Amino acid sequence: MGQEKISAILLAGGSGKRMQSDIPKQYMLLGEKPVLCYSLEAFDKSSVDEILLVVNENDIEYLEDNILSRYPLEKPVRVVTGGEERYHSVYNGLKAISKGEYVLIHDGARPFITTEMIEEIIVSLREHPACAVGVPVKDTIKIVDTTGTITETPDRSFVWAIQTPQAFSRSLISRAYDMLLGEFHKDVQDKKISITDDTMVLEYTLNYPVKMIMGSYRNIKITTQEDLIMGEALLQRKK
Ligand SMILES: Nc1ccn([C@@H]2O[C@H](COP(=O)(O)OP(=O)(O)OP(=O)(O)O)[C@@H](O)[C@H]2O)c(=O)n1
Ligand SMILES: C[C@](O)(CO)[C@H](O)COP(=O)(O)O
Repeated sequence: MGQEKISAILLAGGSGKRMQSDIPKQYMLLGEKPVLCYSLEAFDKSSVDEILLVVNENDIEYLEDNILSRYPLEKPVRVVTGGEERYHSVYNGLKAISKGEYVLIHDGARPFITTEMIEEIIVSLREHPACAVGVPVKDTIKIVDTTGTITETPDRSFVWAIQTPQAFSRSLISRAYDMLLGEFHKDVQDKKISITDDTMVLEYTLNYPVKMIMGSYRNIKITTQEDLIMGEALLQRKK
């Protein structure tokens, strides 16, 4: 993509509570390698200029000994510590990356990202300073209130499940995150809004339009034990 500098923030700072495992899910084995290795390798083979890995400070030694030294990469990987919530980790990553033109933010818990998908989203950045991969939902989605009552059925033809990478002009997403941790942070702390991805930070702070790019139904997020079973099956199919 010309001479513009592209950074990748790879998120691996979570504790994986929903996996109910004694080690964070990003370090669990999927096939013969830890989950995190797959996206590290996909970005290592891509045209990004730098990889920044965001991890829990308690995991840094484990990461060095069991991932980075055992599965060496071509590109240098910088490591920074994450925060309590995903958005804190992204914020720390944005503060640590080079001041280049673009940034891709990816969940390390999504091992089935491919270098081809990474390059496709980089091309999309040429026209859209905010874009993300996702897939149209296959189930009918219901909005359910606190009593368990269905209150709304969105038109499925307009409902997508967003994935990662989510890709941005670095200055744009950095401005949005500065606002989120600034004038908007009380809304988050008071739980008026639950920030679960990066595109919603742009939507919420700047009402900025984000382009959805077709992702892949294989680009699953390893969250619960069932996802590991599906992940093993997907790996088998790749052989
Ligand atoms: N404070 C956090 C929380 C999450 N993540 C990362 O963001 C991605 C998506 O988060 P999620 O799947 O929710 O991971 P966890 O928060 O670890 O899972 P859980 O909610 O089950 O604890 C994961 O790669 C996770 O490691 C992070 O870097 N920092
Ligand atoms: C960013 C994300 O993967 C998009 O689907 C998802 O929102 C992450 O949610 P999590 O609860 O942090 O796993």
